[in-house]
Amino acid sequence: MALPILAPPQFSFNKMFVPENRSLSLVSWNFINARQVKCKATNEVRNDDSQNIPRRSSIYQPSTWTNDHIQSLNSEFKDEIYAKKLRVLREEVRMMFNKMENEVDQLEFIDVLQRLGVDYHYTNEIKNILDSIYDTQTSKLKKNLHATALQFRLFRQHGYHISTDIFVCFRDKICNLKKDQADDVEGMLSMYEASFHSFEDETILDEARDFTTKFLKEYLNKHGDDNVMSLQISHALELPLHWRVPKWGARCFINIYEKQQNKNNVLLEFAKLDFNVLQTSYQEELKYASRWWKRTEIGEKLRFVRDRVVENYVWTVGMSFELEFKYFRKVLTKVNSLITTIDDIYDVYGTLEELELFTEAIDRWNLNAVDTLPCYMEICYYALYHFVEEVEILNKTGYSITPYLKKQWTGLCKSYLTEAKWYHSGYTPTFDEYIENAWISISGPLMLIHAYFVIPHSFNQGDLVCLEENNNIIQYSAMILRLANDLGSSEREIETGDIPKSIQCYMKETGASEIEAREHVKSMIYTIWKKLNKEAYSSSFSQSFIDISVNLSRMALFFYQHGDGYTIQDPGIQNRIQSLIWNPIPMDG
Ligand SMILES: CC(C)=CCC/C(C)=C/COP(=O)(O)OP(=O)(O)O
Repeated sequence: MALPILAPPQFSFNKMFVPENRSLSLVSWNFINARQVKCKATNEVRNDDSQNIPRRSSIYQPSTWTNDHIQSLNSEFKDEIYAKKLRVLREEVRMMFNKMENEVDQLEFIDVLQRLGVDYHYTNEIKNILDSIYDTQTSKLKKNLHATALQFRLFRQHGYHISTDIFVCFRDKICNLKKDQADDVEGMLSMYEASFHSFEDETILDEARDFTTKFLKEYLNKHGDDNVMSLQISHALELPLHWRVPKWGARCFINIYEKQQNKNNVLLEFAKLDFNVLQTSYQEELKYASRWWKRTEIGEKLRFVRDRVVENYVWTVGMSFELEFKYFRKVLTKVNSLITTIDDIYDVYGTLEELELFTEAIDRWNLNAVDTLPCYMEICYYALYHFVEEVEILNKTGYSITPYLKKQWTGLCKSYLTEAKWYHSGYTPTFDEYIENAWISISGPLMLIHAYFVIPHSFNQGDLVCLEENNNIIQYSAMILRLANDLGSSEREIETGDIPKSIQCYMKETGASEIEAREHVKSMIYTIWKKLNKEAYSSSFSQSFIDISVNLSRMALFFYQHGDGYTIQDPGIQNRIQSLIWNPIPMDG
């Protein structure tokens, strides 16, 4: 284990818990103030940050973006003139629904609206069209692979019952590599995208996915990437539509659509403007998040913690991008920042003894519990306690939600402690033992339970039972997050010292090579996506909650597909973040 190279934190405890619009109860407020003075006075006596204590030594890169940089964000698209223009374009696009000549045109139009990220303006129109196509189930569509696959994908996505039997007549084409048959690139691409909507045991879709992937790769090899179809194919092969975060997918597709000869210029202008106008709200929300993070002083005082407020905010935009989810993003950005702080306390800085104390203190959920903690942990305990109190005060469900939230934080800390014990004893768990703990320690359930209480949907008492029992949708989404995180971050974690993750546990248990173990984890991700698809299709939760759960898995791929983009801040992720939050899309070309 590496010796400490971090300076011990200094505690001044000045303004760190002053909320922007103060919502902390007076009792907590007085307690925290009194306690801060006491902690400062006893800091040296308790010697809790002595340099003699061996600690792990990860020093993460500072954030790419300073608070000053974030506060200086500004966009011309804030001007009311753009909002007006947007409203006009929105109605012009709405008129287009009446001009479709046939059902394939209608389906393609819905597909383009979704890909451009503007379908959320037309939920009624889209539902009416899909209802009417579903009711008539035209035979015309069945003759064409592209139309059939598109219809299948849109029906699955929107919760209609549709069987894979509609693909049986295409079996030869989509499951056998006969070159003379395989000349339908558009059909193959549509089939590829549709195959990611499969449920378990739909083997025709597994075969189709393998076959179309191979076909599309060959197409790229043959034709290079200098035409729009190739661009679309390489985009799809990088990540299928269904696995892409909607706003980021839209940002990429707008560039592709712009190059298409048959593009609709009004639609294109609308999609760009919609993106740019929404982005102005994201910038204001990020400014708020950054000010909150600065006020907690965690980044400044706990130098071993990853300072990632921008990434934490982007995570929430990926989970839900619409304006009315603003409060969700505000709360979840704080949740993510607190998770990362506590994760780094357990994984990097805390001694096993300190971690046991912290876990007990969280379990007690009482400000008196901080008496037992080293001062560096107090900062975090107060920030968390205050945060939950604030969410409770603003909670509109009519129920007290603190017990649910507390249970999640306790569960998370216990799962972290289990991992810390494994680390300190040099124990490698079996694969199943690891996974049983790891889908909780990745924080997916915690994020989703917090989301449930703060998103604008009708609150349903029956849901509370499902939430308590860690409903399948939460578990599958958290599993994908965990496995994607392990694939992306295991190299970094081995370097800095951490417990064996899924790849290493599998290697140890089965004798597999690292490549084989990675393949195994990837195939698990495919399988869990199928379970998640079925769950999303049949779940009784609100559509908003289902979407947020599925988007959490998508965000995992956004950040971890090419490594640990969350921690390492690699240029690829930084570009994605810049294009989502910083840079408007040029309107004129
Ligand atoms: C923004 C948030 C909260 C994202 C969820 C993923 C997460 C907990 C990352 C923590 O990093 P890690 O890679 O160190 O996780 P672990 O230590 O569990 O492997």
